[in-house]
Amino acid sequence: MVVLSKLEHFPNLNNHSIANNLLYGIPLIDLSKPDSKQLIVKACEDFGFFKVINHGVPMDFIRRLESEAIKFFSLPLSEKEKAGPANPFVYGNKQIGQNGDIGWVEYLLLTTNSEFISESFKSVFGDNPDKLRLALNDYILAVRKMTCEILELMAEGLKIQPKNVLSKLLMDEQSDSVFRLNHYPPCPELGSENLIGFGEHTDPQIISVLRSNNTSGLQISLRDGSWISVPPDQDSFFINVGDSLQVTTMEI
Ligand SMILES: C=C1C[C@]23C[C@@]1(O)CC[C@H]2[C@@]12CC[C@H](O)[C@@](C)(C(=O)O1)[C@H]2[C@@H]3C(=O)O
Ligand SMILES: O=C(O)CCC(=O)C(=O)O
Ligand SMILES: [Fe+2]
Repeated sequence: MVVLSKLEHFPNLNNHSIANNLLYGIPLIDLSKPDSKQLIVKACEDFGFFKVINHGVPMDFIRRLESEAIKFFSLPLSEKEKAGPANPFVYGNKQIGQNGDIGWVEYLLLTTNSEFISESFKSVFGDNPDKLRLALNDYILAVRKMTCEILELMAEGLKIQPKNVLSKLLMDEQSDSVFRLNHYPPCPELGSENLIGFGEHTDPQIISVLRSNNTSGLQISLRDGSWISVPPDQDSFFINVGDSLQVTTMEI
């Protein structure tokens, strides 16, 4: 999935776009603004994807997780494999999901239920509270808070009562939400063979919250079937509408 983002991929960048909260054609939501609920609903309907700024997740948590993640993925394969193979949780390498999908990616897949986080990590890191585990806990809790806020704005914008109808699914003890930490290693030059990091798919959840370092590669498909690159922004989050939200809010 790592492709160069070229400016001609973003023909919508003009004053009109910025005035309409579109940046490179991608809706931009400022969570600190009072009109964000209406803009979120419009972005979901028109694009199924938007970028979030003023999200309230401390930058320190973001940087700390990124630096601990880099350390984890730099470990020898034999160490990382102690946390694998992903079945479906914890460490996975190239095998994505349980249907035989393959990608040029290694990852950690965790449930966000805190008990499970510690359980999965105990098997890998022993009983010592290590830095990656602490960084993950701080990050996941802060991102969950932001996600609940977005889900509540969404419910309000859609005029669905009560406003926690979606966010309570995330707060539930038994929530099946997952956290995925993807690392795309450098790709060998293999002639014309096209290695994809994480192939084309839709997300089955209500929403997915994405963040990346400053590397381009993520692409989204528009209504007309064309694909555009999402310009990376390490300080923001990107929200993707999942199949569950799309289906449950569909107008019949
Ligand atoms: C190839 C796949 C991995 C995935 C299940 C799927 O068949 C298509 C969606 C993928 C995804 C994306 C969001 C989450 O990261 C995930 C855990 C999920 O529920 O759907 C992954 C799945 C996975 O890694 O198993
Ligand atoms: O790693 C990425 O940029 C995208 C991963 C993704 O689409 C997912 O985990 O659902
Ligand atoms: Fe996805």
